[in-house]
Amino acid sequence: MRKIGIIGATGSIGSQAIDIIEQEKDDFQVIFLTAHNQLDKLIKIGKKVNAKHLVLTSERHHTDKVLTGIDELLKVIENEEIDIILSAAVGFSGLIPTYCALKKGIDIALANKESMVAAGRLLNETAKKNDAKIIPVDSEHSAVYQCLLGHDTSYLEKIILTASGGPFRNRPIDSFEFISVEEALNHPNWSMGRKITVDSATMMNKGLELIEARFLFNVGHDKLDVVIHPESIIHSIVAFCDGSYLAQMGVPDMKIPISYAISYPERVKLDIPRLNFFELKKLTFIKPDFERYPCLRIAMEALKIDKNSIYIALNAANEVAVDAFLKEVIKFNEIPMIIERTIEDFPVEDVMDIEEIVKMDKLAREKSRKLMSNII
Ligand SMILES: NC(=O)C1=CN([C@@H]2O[C@H](COP(=O)(O)OP(=O)(O)OC[C@H]3O[C@@H](n4cnc5c(N)ncnc54)[C@H](OP(=O)(O)O)[C@@H]3O)[C@@H](O)[C@H]2O)C=CC1
Ligand SMILES: CC(=O)[C@@H](O)[C@H](O)COP(=O)(O)O
Ligand SMILES: [Mn+2]
Repeated sequence: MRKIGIIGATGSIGSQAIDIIEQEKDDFQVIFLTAHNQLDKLIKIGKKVNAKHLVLTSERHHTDKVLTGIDELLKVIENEEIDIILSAAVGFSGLIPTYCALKKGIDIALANKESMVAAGRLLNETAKKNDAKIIPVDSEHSAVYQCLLGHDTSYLEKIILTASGGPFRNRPIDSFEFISVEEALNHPNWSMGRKITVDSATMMNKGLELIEARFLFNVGHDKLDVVIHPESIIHSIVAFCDGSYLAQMGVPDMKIPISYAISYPERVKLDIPRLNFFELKKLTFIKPDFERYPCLRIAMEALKIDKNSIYIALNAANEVAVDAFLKEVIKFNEIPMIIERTIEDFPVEDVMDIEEIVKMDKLAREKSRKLMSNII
């Protein structure tokens, strides 16, 4: 019986994890579930999986039906015996509880890529010091993790992340300023939360994933690459020094990497479609174009600097800009402009202290909000 907690249980990743746990109820005991605002949904899923604690992390709600506030969540993490936590809140908000869990030696199934982007070195060090594992949930990183198992990474030549290219792969670039929220939320292959879906459309999602891979697999920018693979069947590829390539494949369904991460090293039997190679016919691969995807270029440039103040600024500015786009305050093509200008002249340093990381994130958000008020 594995004792599990889920941060962000009401979201796209969280809900799919709940389905897996319901199917495998003899193997999991749910210690806690969190939501930020969706109280009714939290209570409903809490009953489904018989969760011991329910926490609503937003401070805006006052209810005695569940625990409220981040401090209550941290108390549960501190006081309960927990084997693994699925970190699946969206954005930088996932960092503090993920860090506290690692400090206690709890394994993390990591969906919340933003925490690895902002604090990869700190999270890795904390995991190592406390003998905790970080198992990726992100489909590409789960693919790489599976391909690297049993291999000596000194022979690793490249990690190649695959990208769908999003909904605007073929759209004329001069029409990007007219992209609507609805169009940006129409991902060709994956059904996901709103923030990551916009990130996929700008390809900042792949930029964040490159930085996530940099820390999960301890590789520099020279060993990281991206290829657009519109079918999303190959979830990523690793290349070894003898010219051998390993790839992980499957239908685009997040239940595969979620179940893998929370059950590792075991596997769950999933009732989802299998690949039919005769129907697939062909898999295609395209080089990403930086004019179409400036966010990917910005992230690749940040990787060359490799200081986490820049990663923090990139992530914070992206969160601010995507939120503004979703609220129809800025245009789609203004997202990269805000990110690039936030990073410009930002302090370049490695920040290892958690409070300093939080301060840096605030500073970057203030800067990007100011830049935004200048353009609207
Ligand atoms: N969806 C996917 O297929 C994939 C997602 N990921 C990553 O997983 C993470 C979650 O994504 P996804 O499930 O799509 O997101 P969703 O928007 O669907 O869900 C987000 C979850 O986080 C909670 N939440 C929102 N804001 C906060 C906050 N400020 N503090 C704490 N919790 C908060 C939400 O609560 P409430 O419902 O109450 O608002 C919800 O439970 C992201 O980091 C994303 O990049 C990675 C790969 C694939
Ligand atoms: C399912 C998953 O892991 C997402 O992060 C996915 O990668 C999004 O698709 P893109 O390749 O379009 O970013
Ligand atoms: Mn991904």
